[in-house]
Amino acid sequence: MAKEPLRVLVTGAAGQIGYALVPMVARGAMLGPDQPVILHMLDIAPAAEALNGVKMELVDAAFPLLKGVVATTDVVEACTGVNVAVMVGGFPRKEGMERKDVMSKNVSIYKSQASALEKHAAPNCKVLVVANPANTNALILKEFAPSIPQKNITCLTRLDHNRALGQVSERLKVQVADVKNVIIWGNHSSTQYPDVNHASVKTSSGAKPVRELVANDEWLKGEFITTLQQRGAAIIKARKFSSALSAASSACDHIRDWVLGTPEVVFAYFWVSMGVYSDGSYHVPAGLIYSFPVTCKNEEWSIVQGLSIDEFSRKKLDATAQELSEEKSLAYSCLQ
Ligand SMILES: NC(=O)c1ccc[n+]([C@@H]2O[C@H](COP(=O)([O-])OP(=O)(O)OC[C@H]3O[C@@H](n4cnc5c(N)ncnc54)[C@H](O)[C@@H]3O)[C@@H](O)[C@H]2O)c1
Ligand SMILES: O=C(O)C[C@H](O)C(=O)O
Repeated sequence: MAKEPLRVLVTGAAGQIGYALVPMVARGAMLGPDQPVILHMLDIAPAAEALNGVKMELVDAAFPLLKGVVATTDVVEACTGVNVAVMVGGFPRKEGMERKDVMSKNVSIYKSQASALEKHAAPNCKVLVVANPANTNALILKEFAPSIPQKNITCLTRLDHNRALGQVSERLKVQVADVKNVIIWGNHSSTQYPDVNHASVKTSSGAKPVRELVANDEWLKGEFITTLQQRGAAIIKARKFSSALSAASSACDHIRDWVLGTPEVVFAYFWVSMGVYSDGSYHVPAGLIYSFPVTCKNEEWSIVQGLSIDEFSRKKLDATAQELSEEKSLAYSCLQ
């Protein structure tokens, strides 16, 4: 029997990521090839004409899974009945700006959209915040939507995770699909800690640790980390816009794995990175939205427990937590 359509909200849908993301959702890349969808697209009044153009293109593309499109500048109409909310709308970072510069513009947007989601979204709506500062926007959304379960509010660090897989694959000249279990810890910012201590590569003679195959600690502790920490800025420098196709694709990966589950591997783990509400695991302060390694089953994520953290990693985990605590204070001061 055909499945009932699920409603997917994309805010900022007339923007760059929105334009890359909505066709992916309509093709089944987010919720699966047999899951019909109704797209809810929100943007602000100055972008209404462009938003309508996106709607026209969605109709023209004749996606079989797409059962309806709501294109609106009304936040209540946009949020009504949505099962998944991908929060892309906001003020983007421009060349030379740090995330903190866009904080005050974005926290007020996330505060008001939190209330609309809380009142009008479907029960158990899953929320993914993409707009920067992503972790802190998600935290603000959580604080101002207290009736949405905190486990349902997440932020995107899957792009960083996928970038780490890409860097390892390029370095070792192996298929990206054969690399697994990198971790992004912390903030989606230049303090994030990409960690390969538990990562492996599938080879003809079994799984081998990335650290052993790379055999170059200087690169792993230096250039590998800084390349990832600066990748978003490098793309802005090259394109004059922030990453869009990779962000959209990673947003689909994030929701797909959350809803449909991460692969189950006998006697082993297969995890992904998600920005989730910290419960104090790995001595990360509770109450931050922090990127952890997670597995997903039955539409719920769980933080992978018991991984060893060496001294080098400990400092990196603490530094990015410290930045998030500072962002949290700054966000609250912007709200006063
Ligand atoms: N987490 C990540 O991995 C990641 C990666 C890339 C980009 N980003 C962030 O995603 C965000 C979007 O990037 P983009 O390149 O699509 O930017 P963009 O400027 O092209 O699009 C943003 C859209 O949001 C709309 N908007 C502004 N205020 C809004 C509001 N209150 N409600 C609804 N829509 C609103 C704008 O009109 C615009 O259409 C930025 O904050 C960017 O920094 C995050
Ligand atoms: O928009 C940005 O600041 C960069 C973006 O978050 C990215 O990682 O590509």
